[in-house]
Amino acid sequence: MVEIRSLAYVVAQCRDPARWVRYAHDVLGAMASTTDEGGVSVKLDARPYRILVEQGHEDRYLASGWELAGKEAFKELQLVLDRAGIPFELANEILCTSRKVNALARVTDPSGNRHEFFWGPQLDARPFASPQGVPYFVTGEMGLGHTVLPALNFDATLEFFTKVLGFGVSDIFNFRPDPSAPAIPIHFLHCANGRHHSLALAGFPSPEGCVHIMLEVPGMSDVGRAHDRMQQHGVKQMATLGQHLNDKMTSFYMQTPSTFALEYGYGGLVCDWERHTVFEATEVSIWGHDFSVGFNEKKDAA
Ligand SMILES: Cc1ccc(O)c(O)c1CC[C@@H]1C(=O)CC[C@]2(C)C(=O)CC[C@@H]12
Ligand SMILES: [Fe+2]
Repeated sequence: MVEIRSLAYVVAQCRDPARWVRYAHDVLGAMASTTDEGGVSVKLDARPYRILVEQGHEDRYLASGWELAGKEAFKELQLVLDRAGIPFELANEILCTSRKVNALARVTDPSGNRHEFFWGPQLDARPFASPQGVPYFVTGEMGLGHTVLPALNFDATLEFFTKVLGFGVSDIFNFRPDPSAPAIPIHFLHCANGRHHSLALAGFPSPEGCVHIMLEVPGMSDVGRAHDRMQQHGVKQMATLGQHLNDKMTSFYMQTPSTFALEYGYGGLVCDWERHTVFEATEVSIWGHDFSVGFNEKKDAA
């Protein structure tokens, strides 16, 4: 069995990457630099980047980057993919240089989402210093945060992550926007770290390639100050402030320049997977999180 350590990075595409420089710097409170390829890298911690933005003809999400412990684990991953009959493409030097890793394998999951599995991320000596006074982003062993991906081929995609890649189910939610229609499954999955979920699979389409990514900060004032900056800079809000029932995170959602949403929160559960029980949450949140301001906007409102 292969062990995926954490969600290390995400790759986005943007027609105008300069928008990401302002968004990262002014709203997220992260460090943004332009890349040699004409994109933008967003730095949140000791790593050179956690969000990589490539210049392109669409505003969308491109890929999720998953970290393996080392070269042996990377070899094991290739064996596991071969055994499951899942094709992968080993990255050339150009791609490894762009991602700042030693080796990388690209895979498309059964719902068409792209994933990059790698070992040996590069570390430089540039410290993180937030331009907005964010003390730090909660990353480290728990990785970047989480990503929620569309999975129309739900069962096969869930099987790929749990049976092939060894993710565990943290809990499940059956989304019922229309009481007369069948529920839409959302499954929350963890890999080899304590973060409640690094990945969620949602049984509905998302033309942006991702429903949202989540970044975690240490406290309520860090969330509140980011909420102020979202309003000051005219960024579109996708859900109001609230607290999730499953992982207890207090957060709000806003749009990114690549059109998928970003959840900015604090206080997410750190789980002991030996002691964990899988729940079905019957509510999204303990309080707040009005998704009708963005995600579930009534487009035909007069
Ligand atoms: C339910 C839930 C638990 C923990 C999370 O970190 C989390 O983001 C969610 C919400 C998932 C989901 C979403 O992202 C887009 C809008 C959705 C589909 C809703 O309208 C309800 C659940 C929401
Ligand atoms: Fe989330």
